[in-house]
Amino acid sequence: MKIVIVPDAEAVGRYAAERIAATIRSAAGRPAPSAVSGASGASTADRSAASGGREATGAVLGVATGSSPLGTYAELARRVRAGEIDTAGVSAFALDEYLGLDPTHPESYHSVIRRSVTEPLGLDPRRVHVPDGAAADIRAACLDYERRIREAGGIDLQLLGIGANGHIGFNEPTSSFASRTRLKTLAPRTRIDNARFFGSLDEVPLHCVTQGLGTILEARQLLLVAHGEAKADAVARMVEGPLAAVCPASALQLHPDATVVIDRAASSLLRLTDYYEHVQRNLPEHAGTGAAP
Ligand SMILES: N[C@@H]1[C@@H](O)[C@H](O)[C@@H](COP(=O)(O)O)O[C@@H]1O
Repeated sequence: MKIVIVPDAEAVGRYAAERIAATIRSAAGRPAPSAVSGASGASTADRSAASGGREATGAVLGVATGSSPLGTYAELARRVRAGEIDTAGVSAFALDEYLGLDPTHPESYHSVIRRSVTEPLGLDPRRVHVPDGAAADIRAACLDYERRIREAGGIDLQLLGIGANGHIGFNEPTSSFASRTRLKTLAPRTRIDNARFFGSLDEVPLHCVTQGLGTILEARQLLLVAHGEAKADAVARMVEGPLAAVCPASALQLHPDATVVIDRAASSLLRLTDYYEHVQRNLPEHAGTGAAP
């Protein structure tokens, strides 16, 4: 796991945006997944639907909700406006959705992703996918979501935030590291934390649909962003604690290409800060340029 400590939340956003921009650039114009893999056994019509009616040729991004990635999205949007990034052909898959909220509800993740990702980044809405929390058959909808990710060729880069209780997506403590997209019950702490987006705690749904930890771990790159002291404990447990389902984010320790980008406040409970900074100052040349913190 690569730990990058930067001065503040703005620098977290700049670093993450640079990584995502690099992913978008390197995927641009590559062959559609159906042409290169053909392994899903899906019909051409299915594949076409999964890629929004056209063959997918751009990066497949995993996108997160919450406050943490907002700076990243704002920086990406600035670069799109400046013509530095071309998002044509880019697809996106959200991590999670509340159960039972109409997609048009302003706090449904369908709405949040549209406001914070699809519109500002100029993505084709047909290429942006959010789990269906309003489906009559949730189990079938979860299986369908997994199928859509597979048929898009898998996720190139999954952006993540972290909950104060160590959740990623809505994988609450004790979620299986092998879990797939499924229905979950939100932890009381998560509902309290997210009540700020609703009129009252009672309005926060009790349940959700979330990509599983097993699903998330299949993304080619994981990039977790966090800032502020309130995240320091969760960050320390994720990075330096034992691999344990009680801290779902510790699953990042299993991933071969996971980067954690945090500000000083979120790093305040880490024990090996000197080492992480030493590594950042002495990156081997062949590791590529990446983004300067
Ligand atoms: N489901 C989302 C997560 O994907 C997010 O990472 C987390 C942290 O949110 P925030 O960034 O607002 O602290 O909680 C939410 O409930």
